[in-house]
Amino acid sequence: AVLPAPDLTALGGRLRTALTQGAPGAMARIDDRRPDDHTTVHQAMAGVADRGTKEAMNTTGRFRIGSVTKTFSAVVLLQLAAEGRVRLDNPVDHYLPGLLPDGRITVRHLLNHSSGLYDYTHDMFARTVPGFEAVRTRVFTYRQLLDLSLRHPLTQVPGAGHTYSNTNFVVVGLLIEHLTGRPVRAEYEDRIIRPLKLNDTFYVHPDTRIPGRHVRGYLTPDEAGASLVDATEQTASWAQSAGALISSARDLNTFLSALLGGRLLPAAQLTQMRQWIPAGTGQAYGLGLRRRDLSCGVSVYGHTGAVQGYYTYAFTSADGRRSLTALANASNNGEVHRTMLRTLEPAFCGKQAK
Ligand SMILES: CC1(C)S[C@@H]2[C@H](NC(=O)CCCC[C@H](NC(=O)C[NH3+])C(=O)[O-])C(=O)N2[C@H]1C(=O)[O-]
Repeated sequence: AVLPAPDLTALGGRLRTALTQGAPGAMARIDDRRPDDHTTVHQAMAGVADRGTKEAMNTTGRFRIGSVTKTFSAVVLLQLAAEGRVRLDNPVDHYLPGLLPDGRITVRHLLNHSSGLYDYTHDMFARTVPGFEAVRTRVFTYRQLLDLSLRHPLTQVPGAGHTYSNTNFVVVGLLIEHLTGRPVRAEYEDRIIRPLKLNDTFYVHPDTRIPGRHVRGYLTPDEAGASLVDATEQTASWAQSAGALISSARDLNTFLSALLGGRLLPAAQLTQMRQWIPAGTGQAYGLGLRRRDLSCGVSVYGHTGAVQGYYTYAFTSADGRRSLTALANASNNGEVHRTMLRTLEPAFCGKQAK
């Protein structure tokens, strides 16, 4: 179905609202491939990319994408499934004996967050800035992150519904490396980044720097009125295959458009990726993929990301012809998060009746 033209006025207004709520900057890029296959690019931006130099926010800079990484990890594992090298409904135990405390946890349970594995970031970031400072230069092994999780019992019976946990995609990273004998970076590069020419997309873990021109990210402390913390440089080792990729608005739009357009996975695996379990009002989770149902009846597919200093919103239409990536260089700020989620409607529903 042809979507209505994006409402760029409303979109720009949402970005400016995010600034009034504490984000130093915000931006959005829409790639819209029309029926004649001509692609129109729309861009909107507000505020600054760097509070020090006052460099204006821009839509070309690279940034940390947080859990949008999970969609990349899911694509790699689903490509391995298409190659017959892993079966989604096999227990993880079948591939990594004894790793997990419950033999009922399957590969699918990891990918749709229904395993019950406790999310170690709840402890790690209970106090936002001290938690971040304690890990920002640390390098963890997957095993160390999993051990942090296994200090807690499962939060539910495996398969009993969606309970989001970063731990699931740490185990996905372990599984990818076990199945291929290669680091996840090599798999991202060979299976996604190079084929799609994502020249702004990098997995540099454990390096703390964002390569080339990038947006600086600012973490909001828990204490009201406290100064923002520049969180741009970090190993992101607490996240790795659950959240350590770096990318750009253009590359995420290219990635999601290729994914939903059927250019990254065979139809059978894309169908598996879109097997939804409920994940809140108007939301569902597939395999490393979020679905959000908008008020105009359009559903969009992609992922959100929250990593210190960066909120990312990357979604595409059912056929992959219209993609939006929006970014605020802020985090730990619920008002900014809710405002940035409201960029989806102008982008995909167009002008709304007032
Ligand atoms: C489910 C989410 C929102 S959280 C999950 C993952 N990000 C994290 O788990 C990091 C959480 C701490 C980040 C930090 N917050 C605190 O420290 C709060 N004490 C901040 O805001 O910078 C990601 O990305 N996902 C988002 C997703 O998938 O949308």
